[in-house]
Amino acid sequence: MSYQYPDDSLVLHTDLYQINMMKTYWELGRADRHAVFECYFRDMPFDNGYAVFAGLERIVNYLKEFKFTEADLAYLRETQEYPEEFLTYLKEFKFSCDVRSMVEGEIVFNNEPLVQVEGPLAQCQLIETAILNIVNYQTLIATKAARIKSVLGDDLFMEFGSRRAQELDAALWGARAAYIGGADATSNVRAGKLFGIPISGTHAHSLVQSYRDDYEAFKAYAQTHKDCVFLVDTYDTLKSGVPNAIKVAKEFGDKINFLGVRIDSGDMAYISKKVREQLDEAGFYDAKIYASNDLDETTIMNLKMQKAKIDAWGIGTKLITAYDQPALGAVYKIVAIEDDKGKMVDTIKLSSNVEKVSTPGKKQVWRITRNSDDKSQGDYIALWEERPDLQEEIFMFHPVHTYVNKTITDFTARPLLQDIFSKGELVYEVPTLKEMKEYAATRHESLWEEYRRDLNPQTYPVDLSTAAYNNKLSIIEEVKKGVQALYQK
Ligand SMILES: Nc1ncnc2c1ncn2[C@@H]1O[C@H](COP(=O)(O)OP(=O)(O)OP(=O)(O)O)[C@@H](O)[C@H]1O
Ligand SMILES: O=P(O)(O)OC[C@H]1O[C@H](OP(=O)(O)OP(=O)(O)O)[C@H](O)[C@@H]1O
Ligand SMILES: O=C(O)c1cccnc1
Repeated sequence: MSYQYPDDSLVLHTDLYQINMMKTYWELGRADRHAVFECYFRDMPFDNGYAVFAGLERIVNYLKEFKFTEADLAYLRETQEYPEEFLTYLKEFKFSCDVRSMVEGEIVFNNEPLVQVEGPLAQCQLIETAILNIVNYQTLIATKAARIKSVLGDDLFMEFGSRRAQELDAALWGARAAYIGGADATSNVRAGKLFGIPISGTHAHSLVQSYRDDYEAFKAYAQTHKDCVFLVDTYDTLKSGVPNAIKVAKEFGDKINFLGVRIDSGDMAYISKKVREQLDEAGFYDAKIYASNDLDETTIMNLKMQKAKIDAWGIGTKLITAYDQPALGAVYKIVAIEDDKGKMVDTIKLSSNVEKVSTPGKKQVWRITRNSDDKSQGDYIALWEERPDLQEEIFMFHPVHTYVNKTITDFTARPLLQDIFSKGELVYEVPTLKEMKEYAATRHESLWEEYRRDLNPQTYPVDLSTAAYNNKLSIIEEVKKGVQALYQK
């Protein structure tokens, strides 16, 4: 295969149909019609009670230098039958949308806008694919990491997934998302270099196998490293691995930091208890037991119930691939468009499935917290012009089962969608990754425990304002009447 074109831009990281639609809009004079699109997911990933939003920094980088390069245009010229005028339009393209978004580390829920793009229709359309690509993966992995973190507590949580990730990008951005969601470190050195994530690691079975002997291998490692964690399960954990790790630790004394041993197979509850006894008997009370091998939040919880003596956890495959739910399923839907007279009209996508009917109109998500305890009471999705933060009380009701409702007073309403780009100009200062991680942890704390548990959490209220709800109903009626009128013709 020959790669004729340099990979010098992300602009073509889109589905062909987006560019084809751009051509329709451009040719028929619709490209610059003002439009609003919103990105959201419909179902909570892993049946979790919340999700952790991630991916904004990459969206910022993607849009910051958003221009069709000569190579992009040359490729389109060669493969598509686009008229030269359309290619000139693409060449002169200048990104000029407003982008609003949840910030990274924010706790988010289904059916609420996470990213909102407003501007010329053709531009909003073009960037759909990449935005979904980024948000879908990073939010999924950050959420999976948060689930794992919730059973690990303060135990060391290392992300070990690179070798099993879906290719290089996933390893890198997955490591970053996992860090935001709760991991303390990654084994991926490049992720450390690029993002400043702490890196950590032990050694593999191959080291031991190459020496064909635990003692010789551990000794070799100790001769060449200060910090040592020995992998003890290559031949026989209790009869050879741990005794030889202890022997080497004693021989090297202060010349090394004997941090502990790693186990990677067998019954980890039973083995870890026996390993702990052996380490303690030898006086290595501070040496830690590291574990890895297809771990996830369920296995970890089980191991903890069995009182496994594990202090540090290396988690790869099941985290980086979001093994039990490999897709978040976020979508990007048009919610308002300028009509022929230049007036903005709200749009809807109907479905026989009530949950799938989109909510028309440009919206803001307000997080409602009670002033007395600073705990989140629910999210309130209001039409853009509404100002629930200036209201004395707020009436919240379930958007399908409206009889489930409550009135809240003495509350704070915080808008969650922040300005990121204004008319194509970046107006947001991206925080450091560490700040995002800390933010995620504090937002997580502000949730009631009932929403935080991994298994069968309570459903967090994500409600529509009365105005957004009524707007939705009246548009549904309007569309239904339009469809009936068509049939009667
Ligand atoms: N006490 C335990 N309770 C529950 N799950 C456990 C326990 N000990 C280990 N596990 C998990 O059970 C699975 C065992 O995997 P597997 O059958 O591959 O065993 P193994 O001993 O590691 O074999 P291999 O050497 O082939 O990796 C892993 O996911 C591991 O994390
Ligand atoms: O199980 P995961 O959660 O995916 O964690 C990563 C796994 O990768 C390594 O195994 P691998 O067999 O690839 O290499 P090794 O030779 O070092 O054991 C490590 O020992 C873990 O078991
Ligand atoms: O450092 C380790 O122990 C490690 C790193 C990646 C995968 N498995 C183990």
